[in-house]
Amino acid sequence: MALDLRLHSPAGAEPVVYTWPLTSGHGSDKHDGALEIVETIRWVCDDLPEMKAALENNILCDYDTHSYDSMRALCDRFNRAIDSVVALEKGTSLPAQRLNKYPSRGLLKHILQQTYNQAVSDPDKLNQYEPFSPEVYGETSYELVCQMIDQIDITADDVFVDLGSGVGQVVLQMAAATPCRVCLGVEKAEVPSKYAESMDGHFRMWMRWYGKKFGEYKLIKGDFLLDEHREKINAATIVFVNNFAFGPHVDHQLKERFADLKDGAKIVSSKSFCPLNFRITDRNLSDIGTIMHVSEMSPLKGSVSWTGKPVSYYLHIIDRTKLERYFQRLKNPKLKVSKRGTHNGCEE
Ligand SMILES: CC(=O)NCCCCNc1ncnc2c1ncn2[C@@H]1O[C@H](CN(CCCNC(=O)Nc2ccc(C(C)(C)C)cc2)C(C)C)[C@@H](O)[C@H]1O
Repeated sequence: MALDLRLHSPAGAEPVVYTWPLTSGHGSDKHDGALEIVETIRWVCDDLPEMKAALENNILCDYDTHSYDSMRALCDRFNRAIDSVVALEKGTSLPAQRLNKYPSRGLLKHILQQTYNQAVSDPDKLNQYEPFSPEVYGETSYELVCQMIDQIDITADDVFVDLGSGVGQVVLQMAAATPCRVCLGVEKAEVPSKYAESMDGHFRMWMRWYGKKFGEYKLIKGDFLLDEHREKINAATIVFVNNFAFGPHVDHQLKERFADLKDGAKIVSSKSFCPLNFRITDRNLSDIGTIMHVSEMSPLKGSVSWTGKPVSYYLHIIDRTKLERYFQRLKNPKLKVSKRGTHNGCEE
């Protein structure tokens, strides 16, 4: 029978089975797959302190990713250790406490990488010219989205939508890293949508295998501008849209949909939907800028765009009181702009 390598689950789920030689997702050379096994063992040991004791002399320093026997021996020792830890916990109340927590950021990044490696068999079929191409998700977008999560407070009442979600990595990350009630991704193209289905299946398998928690999410095939998706956008309280390469038509259509968002809703984008210095006048009353505050978010340390300048992101917060205050000022002339040309001390 084919040579395989098995890893027992630290959460009592089905073991994961790799077939040797490891035709890992890409980076063609087979020991990418073997490295994924070693990394997975490292992450389980990082998550399970009692594993240190259960593992004989640190097995993670002498293995040969080119040799089946060496990798087999590594997996067997890991599995014996896991079996003993899981057996030990059977009698105690430990499993409940340890299990069903969110994964650490490091572990989630590894889970998204191994999910991608297995789900996307031929990455060349994805148009790699996209900014943040799925192939290099781990290098830039993952940290960027972590930074977004730290900069906007997210609660269990939030509904997240990624407009143009590709193979779904941002949606999976948000579902496993934030308390959002639900996370949605909408993707129109055939190939990424197909891969997103596979990402969905592998992600659920790995999260079960590690015993980790994540919120409800859906990866939807469709064009987010179609009417059938309008209320998905309206109901959202956090919208991510990597709109850097969108044309004026899509941008205009999106602004029309954003006009229906609730006050307090946040839109994070790679190109701003209104000028940073937007001021309401009687000539721009129909612009989206009249109902939102926009600010530039600090770019990720060290991440630069292809032009070498640091990439920036924009946070828009829907706030219709901004427009109400404008009309107040019209009605009560004393609130008018004072002689000095400054407003009465507060931003519009
Ligand atoms: C009626 C009409 O006019 N239709 C024309 C089409 C209108 C556009 N409608 C679209 N609908 C659905 N999916 C469509 C449509 N436009 C194009 N995409 C898809 O977006 C995907 C590309 N995605 C990236 C995929 C991965 N997801 C991310 O990178 N997400 C993300 C979001 C925000 C950020 C921050 C917060 C930093 C700003 C970072 C990352 C972006 C660049 C838009 C591609 O797979 C496209 O197929």
